Amino acid sequence: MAKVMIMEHPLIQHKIGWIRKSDTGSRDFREMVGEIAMLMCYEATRNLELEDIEIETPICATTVKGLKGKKLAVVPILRAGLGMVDGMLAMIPAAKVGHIGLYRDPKTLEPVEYYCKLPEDCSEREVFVVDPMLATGGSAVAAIQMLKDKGVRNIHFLCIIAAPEGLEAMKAAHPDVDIYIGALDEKLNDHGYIVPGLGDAGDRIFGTK
Ligand SMILES: O=P(O)(O)OC[C@H]1O[C@H](OP(=O)(O)OP(=O)(O)O)[C@H](O)[C@@H]1O
Ligand SMILES: O=c1cc[nH]c(=O)[nH]1
Ligand SMILES: [Mg+2]
Repeated sequence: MAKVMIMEHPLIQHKIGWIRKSDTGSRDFREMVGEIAMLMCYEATRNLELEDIEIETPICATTVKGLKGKKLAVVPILRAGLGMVDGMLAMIPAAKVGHIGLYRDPKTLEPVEYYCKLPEDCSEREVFVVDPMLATGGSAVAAIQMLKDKGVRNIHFLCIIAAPEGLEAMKAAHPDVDIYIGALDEKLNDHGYIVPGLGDAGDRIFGTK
């Protein structure tokens, strides 16, 4: 069974508090989503493999640690996941970026696929799927299944806010995927929105409502 990690870091909690507020505008919202993604990436990459590297400092020869050069990819679920990409890349700049386009049908709450473009060698990469919101879990479950269908095996999922319903759906569908959550909220409302949540993350990032 993969691990579920709920972030307790004060900086993450503080920034999540700010993006929940309905009077936080798009500019600040976007900026803080990026910062939260960067801090979460720091946690989610904690187990990346290191190797010894021989170098010379100005003083002497020595052995230092370097990342083993494992190939990484970041895959945002469009649209809202895009808000987390730059923060992730600030930490892991050599990662490739794939895109999965899914929107949630407002009536059925089922995910509808409209785009998928992944790095050619995606199946060899350790993949970090990002989406600020895990509500029913339909979108994340479907996106991760799309990756598995293309042969990707090493998958992590990062979301800023999760509902218990989405977390259970993810654990049931993809027990092999590590899940990193900024805050685990109370429940979903009758329209499938997370309570207390932050509203529609995509609309708030892009100013579309
Ligand atoms: O867990 P679920 O019930 O599937 O809901 C979560 C999904 O809903 C939101 O996307 P949305 O459909 O609003 O698309 P958008 O990012 O384009 O706004 C969010 O960014 C997730 O992708
Ligand atoms: O609360 C929610 C649920 C789904 N998608 C969002 O953006 N917010
Ligand atoms: Mg949306």
